[in-house]
Parts: sequence; structure tokens; C-alpha cells
Amino acid sequence: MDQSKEQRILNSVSYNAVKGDPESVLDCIDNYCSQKEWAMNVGDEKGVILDKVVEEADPTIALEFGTYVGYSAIRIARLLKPNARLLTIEFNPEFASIAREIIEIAGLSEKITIIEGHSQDIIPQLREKYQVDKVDFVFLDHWKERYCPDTILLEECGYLRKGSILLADNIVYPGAPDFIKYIRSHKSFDCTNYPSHLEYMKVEDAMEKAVYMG
Ligand SMILES: Nc1ncnc2c1ncn2CCOCCNC(=O)c1cc(-c2ccc(F)cc2)cc(O)c1O
Ligand SMILES: [Mg+2]
Repeated sequence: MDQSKEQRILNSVSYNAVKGDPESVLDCIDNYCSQKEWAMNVGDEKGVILDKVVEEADPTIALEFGTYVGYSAIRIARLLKPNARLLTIEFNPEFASIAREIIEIAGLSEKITIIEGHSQDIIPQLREKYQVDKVDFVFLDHWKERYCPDTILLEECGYLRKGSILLADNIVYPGAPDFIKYIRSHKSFDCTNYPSHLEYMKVEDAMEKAVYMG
């Protein structure tokens, strides 16, 4: 059975990255995906925007939708303070298991919990099953048509507090028009757009930051 692209990315990280060094894991994935096979990691250009917003949020509890192979989970978790943690939700079991191995190589397994399932099923369980009260930072990078309903669900479940920061990938490409329409017209969100490019391509893309005003 042929290996998947995601398995080949893991092989490259396992062979080339320095164990316990998150930066070397990120560099390895970016090099592989820009030189060998494109893959849907947030990448190094939008990754700098993600870094800046995570540093601004300085979250104790961070949440991510769409783990994929763990690139953005490592990007986020490497910036977290000692007792902070990241919960990342992935519905594809193969991606989740590859991400677990790549996160282990980065030495960040203690800070990151991968939860397998669909975002809409997991969100209501976060309080009871994962002891989440409020979420300080949310990175939306899963199915683009789930950004809007899941943001509404997070608010309805009471996980957002004054100052909670949402950051959404792929606002231009593939695009999340219903999310943008909703979030920019909602009085409780203060939005900022960050123009950038699709990972590893010259195609235009953007990220959107939305601060919950309570
Ligand atoms: N827990 C959950 N609950 C629900 N759904 C879930 C989930 N976990 C995962 N999923 C499923 C979706 O996960 C991946 C979503 N990401 C993308 O689709 C994506 C696509 C491109 C892209 C593709 C092709 C091009 F030509 C150009 C660009 C670029 C990106 O940066 C992307 O992020
Ligand atoms: Mg993305």
C-alpha cells in the first residue's frame, strides 16, 4: 500500500528534525512542503502572523480546529507559558495519529492534547470532558464552512470571555465568506484583516482576527 503524503511528511521530520526542537520540526515541514509536496499547513508566512497573535493573546487555554499534521499546533504550543495548554481537534484519525508523532518529535506532547472528532460534537464536551471554562485563543483552520457555526457554538456554550481572541486561516483562499459576513457585522467582535499568501504559493490569502468584546 503506498504511503500517504502525510506519512511522507512524518518520515522527513523523523529523519531530518532535531528531536525536542520545535523550530527544526517547523523548518523541516516548511522545506518539505515548499520543495517536495504542497500540503495545507498554515506555513511560514502566515505562521508569523499566527505567532504575533498568539503572543498578543498569551493564552492559558488555546483551542485549534483542524490539526492536520500538527504544524500550527507546534507553532502555537512553542509560545505558550509553562502551565498553558493547547487543545486541538482533528476528525481524520490518520492525520491525528501522524500529528501525535510529529508533536512528540517536537517535544510538545505535554502541552498539546489532540482530540479526535468533529468540531461541532467536541465543542459541547470541552467543559465536562476537558475541564475547559473559558478559551483565551482559538485558531480556526478546519472546514471553511464550519468556521461560522462553530464560532456561534463557542459563544452559545459560554467559552468566550471579554478579550478572547479568534484567528481564522484562509479568509481569501479557499475562503470563508459566511464567517466573514457574520463576524464583521456582529457587535461583540472587533475584527482585523491580515493580508498574506496561501502557504508555499504566490496565491493571495488572508487571516482574520476577531476579539470578543463580551
Ligand atoms: N475537527 C474537525 N471538525 C470538522 N472538520 C474538520 C476537523 N478537522 C479537520 N476537518 C476537516 C478539514 O480539515 C482541513 C481544512 N483545511 C483546508 O481545507 C485547507 C485547504 C487549503 C487549500 C486546499 C486546496 C487548494 F488548492 C488550496 C488551498 C488550504 C488551507 O490552509 C486549509 O486549511
Ligand atoms: Mg489553512
